[in-house]
Amino acid sequence: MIEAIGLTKQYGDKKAVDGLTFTVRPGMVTGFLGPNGAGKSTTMRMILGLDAPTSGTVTVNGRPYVKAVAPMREVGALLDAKAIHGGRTAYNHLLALAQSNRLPARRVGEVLELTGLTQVAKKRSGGFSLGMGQRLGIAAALLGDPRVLMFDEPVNGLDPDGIRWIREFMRRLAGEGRTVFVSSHLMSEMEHTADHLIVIGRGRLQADCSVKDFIARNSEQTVTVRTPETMKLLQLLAGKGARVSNDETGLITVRGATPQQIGDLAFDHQIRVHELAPHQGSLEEAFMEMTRDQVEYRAVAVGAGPNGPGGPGGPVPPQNPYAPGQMIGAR
Ligand SMILES: Nc1ncnc2c1ncn2[C@@H]1O[C@H](COP(=O)(O)OP(=O)(O)OP(=O)(O)O)[C@@H](O)[C@H]1O
Repeated sequence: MIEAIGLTKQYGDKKAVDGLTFTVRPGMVTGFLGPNGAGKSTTMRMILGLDAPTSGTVTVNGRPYVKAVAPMREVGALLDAKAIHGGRTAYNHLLALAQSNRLPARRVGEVLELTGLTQVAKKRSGGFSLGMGQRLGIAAALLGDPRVLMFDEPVNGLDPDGIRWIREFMRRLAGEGRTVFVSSHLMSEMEHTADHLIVIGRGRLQADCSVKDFIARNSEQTVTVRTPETMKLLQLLAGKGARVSNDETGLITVRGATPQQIGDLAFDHQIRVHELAPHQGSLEEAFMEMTRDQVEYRAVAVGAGPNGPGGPGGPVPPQNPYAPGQMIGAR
């Protein structure tokens, strides 16, 4: 369990994290979402004691992480999978980590097995693909068999197989009763992976709810209807105050009426209906709607003028705050 209370981080006059209070519970995957610069990485760094809060507290299993006697047994974290000593074999990399953290050497074989790396254990990790590098990072995070796992953008750059593997693996870890906290920009991925969401914008908490509730609250349901009497139904629906549109194939999209209301209306006027389907927005649509005003660095069309990102007055993109070579648990 991770608990943040009034967590705040100020950099100069910039509040990167602003009074965040939330709980990440065991037994489920909690997605950590927010636009660029929202404060996700800063929050994760404070959870791991890599950054000190300006005010507020954050605890892991009831204690600040820095006070943990055996950090790798408390939390496993994957922040930057590329921060691995590429000259070592996967086995030696994990063994060095296990030894420096007083973990039994047998865990190395176990985590290699768990992450499907046994066959390549004697290969140097410098030659690993991105997907294998991620697996190795996850193997390292699992060395101490921790109850809490944190992953920062774990599927970035992975191919569909790699993404599916990580998704299933995170679900499996949550199924074992562990706390799994994962940040991602890939909304479609989070929709399939997370049970619960913590959404932040400009350092502040925007939502703390299930994925289902988040989508229901932040996206509008539409209904599509197909009928041979398109114009007649369109007029009837508009007359009832629904917002309607139709495409060149005659498919009608309705907002502001339920499938039942539409079906009944059609029946009352003896209009044949060939298709009637409700559609709930995706997590991506819901997220875009919610964070519309909060994106710190919005893309501007090329040639948009001096204040565009490439122009002299344009914003400077945020730097990755992770120090190179940062490997959680290896400290
Ligand atoms: N060391 C630092 N010094 C000054 N400002 C910082 C520092 N680290 C982060 N920031 C600023 O704090 C804000 C939050 O940054 P953070 O990296 O936590 O956001 P994020 O949600 O992880 O974004 P991204 O998805 O782009 O990584 C940004 O405005 C960023 O520029």
